[in-house]
Amino acid sequence: KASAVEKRWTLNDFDIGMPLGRGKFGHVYLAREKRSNHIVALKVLFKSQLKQSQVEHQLRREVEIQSHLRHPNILRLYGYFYDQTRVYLILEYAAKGEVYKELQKCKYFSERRTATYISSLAQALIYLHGKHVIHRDIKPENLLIGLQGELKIADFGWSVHTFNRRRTMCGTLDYLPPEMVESVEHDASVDIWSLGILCYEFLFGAPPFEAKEHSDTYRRIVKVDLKFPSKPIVSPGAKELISQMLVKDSSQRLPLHKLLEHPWIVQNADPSG
Ligand SMILES: COc1ccc(C(=O)Nc2ccccc2)cc1NC(=O)CCSCc1cnc2[nH]ccc2c1
Repeated sequence: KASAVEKRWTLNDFDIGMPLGRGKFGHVYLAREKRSNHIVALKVLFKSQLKQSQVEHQLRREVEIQSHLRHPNILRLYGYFYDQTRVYLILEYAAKGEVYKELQKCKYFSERRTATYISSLAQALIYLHGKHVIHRDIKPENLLIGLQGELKIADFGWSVHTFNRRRTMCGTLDYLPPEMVESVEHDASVDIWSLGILCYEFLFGAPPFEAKEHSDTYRRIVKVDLKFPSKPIVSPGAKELISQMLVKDSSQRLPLHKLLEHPWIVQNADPSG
């Protein structure tokens, strides 16, 4: 049957609202599609900047991949359009905002909230790995919270990182697994490592290998110098799970589907995600 003809969007289809993320997301605005009153986030990219960073192809490829991704814990890319000077991405709007801001406010999350987030992320990663998509940047800065409190991987696409070069340069190394720090090839198990880092940071308020100097962070990562502070008090089950994910040998890391069956996840995660 004839596939649904993709609607050709224009700026006139939207009422533009407040800027989101105060410039952190580049130019992203709250917007309402006039016909449906559907609230979206409209990301504006300048063609000049895309050309200058040679990411036009990456953007096309990413839009192609992202437009087929459908998962409750992955931020939707509904579509895109462009005019003379700009490309517009029509993105899902996550009504409860940014996880990293929430983490700064609460200092650290409860075991139930952490287990629920980690379980949702594991399900999203299983979905992505099933589509041969890996290494989504799952640090707190790239996670948003939907209206029902559900976590969303709001993937920026690596190219956006090269785009905001300064952010990448001073971006944290904390999430890099040993094989990436030692720059050997990496596979889907890098996401299990990053998920372990994220679980630790959600529970203790800082990533496990944090250090003042990059060189110290590197050393601590390749050594897997994992220590658990005595405060805040965290159950042995959580520490045991993290220890099974932060394993140097990537083949020995707890597989994602096993994570979903881990007692600490089963006992603490809210099934509704
Ligand atoms: C699926 O997601 C994305 C897909 C693609 C790109 C992208 O820029 N790709 C690219 C660009 C140039 C070259 C190559 C590739 C970015 C995102 N995602 C974001 O940018 C973060 C959420 S911005 C929206 C949003 C929503 N909900 C919120 N709630 C509070 C703030 C907020 C902010």
